[in-house]
Amino acid sequence: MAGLSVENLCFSGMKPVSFRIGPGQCAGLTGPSGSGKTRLLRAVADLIPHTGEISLNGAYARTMPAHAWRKKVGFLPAESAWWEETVGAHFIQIDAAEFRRLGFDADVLSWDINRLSSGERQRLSLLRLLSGKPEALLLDEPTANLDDDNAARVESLIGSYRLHRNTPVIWVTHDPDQIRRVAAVHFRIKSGALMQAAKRQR
Ligand SMILES: Nc1ncnc2c1ncn2[C@@H]1O[C@H](COP(=O)(O)OP(=O)(O)OP(=O)(O)O)[C@@H](O)[C@H]1O
Repeated sequence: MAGLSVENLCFSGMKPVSFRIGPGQCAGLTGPSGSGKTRLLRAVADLIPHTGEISLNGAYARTMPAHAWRKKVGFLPAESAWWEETVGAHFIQIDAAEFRRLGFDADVLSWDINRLSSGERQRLSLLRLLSGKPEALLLDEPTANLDDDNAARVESLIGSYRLHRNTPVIWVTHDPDQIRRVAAVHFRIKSGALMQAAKRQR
């Protein structure tokens, strides 16, 4: 089945979760702090223990090694990890146009990781994720550290990626206006259960 399909996903602290996100569709995910949004993304990315069936474009997570699945589903954590000294050492492929769209010149590749602001880290971690060409995006508050202009740039870049590659997206946010801008469906976690909160065509 095309898109991201989650059937009877169970992990600690949450009632069983089932949903489907079609190709090119963006689902906003909200819920109070500590309700389990990050854990849901981490379960879908096979980063925490869980049971249930997860598939992406017909390929089941259980049929492949975890690293192969994680490359396909593209999880963007709220706080990014960096392990090399410079920005450029974290990238295998560079799309200069995408860097420019997020406000970076080519010299950013030589920057020391330690100089990065939290907003620069957030935008560069998105560019790093997209450079791996994942088939789905699991985004944990991708604009949380950004001013309005940079948040708009990030929303635009993710929208372009989603539409060009027909990518299903889960987008965690606390911002109801952002949900209205970027998402076609809205899931909400309440009392340990996932429910559909609203829906509109995009
Ligand atoms: N490894 C773990 N084992 C047990 N409980 C955990 C673990 N990691 C996180 N939790 C708890 O699970 C709950 C959900 O955490 P999660 O990070 O998914 O919340 P969230 O909805 O993303 O919150 P926020 O909006 O604050 O980021 C929290 O109460 C958290 O303390």
